[in-house]
Amino acid sequence: MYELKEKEMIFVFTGPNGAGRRTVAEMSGSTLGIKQVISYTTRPPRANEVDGQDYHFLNPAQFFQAQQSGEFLEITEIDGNLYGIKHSDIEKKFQQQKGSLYLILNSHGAQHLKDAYGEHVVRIFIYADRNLVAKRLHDSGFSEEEIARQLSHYDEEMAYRSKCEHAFENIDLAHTVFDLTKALDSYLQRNLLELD
Ligand SMILES: Nc1ncnc2c1ncn2[C@@H]1O[C@H](COP(=O)(O)OP(=O)(O)OP(=O)(O)O)[C@@H](O)[C@H]1O
Ligand SMILES: Nc1nc2c(ncn2[C@@H]2O[C@H](COP(=O)(O)O)[C@@H](O)[C@H]2O)c(=O)[nH]1
Repeated sequence: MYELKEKEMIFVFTGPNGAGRRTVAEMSGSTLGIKQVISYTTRPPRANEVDGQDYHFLNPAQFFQAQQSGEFLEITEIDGNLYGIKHSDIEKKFQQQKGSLYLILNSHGAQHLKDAYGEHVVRIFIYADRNLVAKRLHDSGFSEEEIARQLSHYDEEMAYRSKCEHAFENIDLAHTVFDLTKALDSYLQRNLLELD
């Protein structure tokens, strides 16, 4: 496992699918210069997804081989698909980008990272009510069947909110990004000050 340096921080975005985690993480991340570590998955790519950008898409044999070689820091299975993050990608990202990185994970992954890296991990819970999430998924072009599948995890993911260091209800996008950027920046500033 990569050993984090004293000031290195991992921001984990979690919350229900479709609440806007990716959107707000990318917006605040680009303002603050924080980059994402991309997961690996056996889920087939969706129409608009790009390999290496949204996920690294692997077939089950490739995933299993990487798993057997001990390459994954964390693995989870969701509705028959495997997802994981590699130790080496965390290490590489910290080499390229000093100080901090972010991940977008379900609650299982968020808890795993917290258990592994303790104080270095800040969990950011992004949520919206079920109807709003359903509307956003619908507007994104998902089929009714796929929306129902994603919403079947809604309650379980929402129950993780109280464990997270921060929670933002994502109704108005500009508002959420403003509040989130302020919260992330406070960790980065604190680390800069502590270095003085
Ligand atoms: N505050 C907002 N108001 C309106 N639409 C939003 C808002 N935040 C995000 N969206 C839209 O909602 C949809 C889902 O957002 P996003 O993909 O970021 O969610 P997510 O939680 O990362 O889910 P997933 O893991 O399924 O991608 C996108 O079409 C995005 O543009
Ligand atoms: N625990 C982990 N969760 C992950 C990882 N990569 C993505 N995710 C989360 O899985 C669900 C489903 O994603 P989808 O793209 O198939 O809709 C969602 O909550 C992701 O954030 C991972 O490596 N570990």
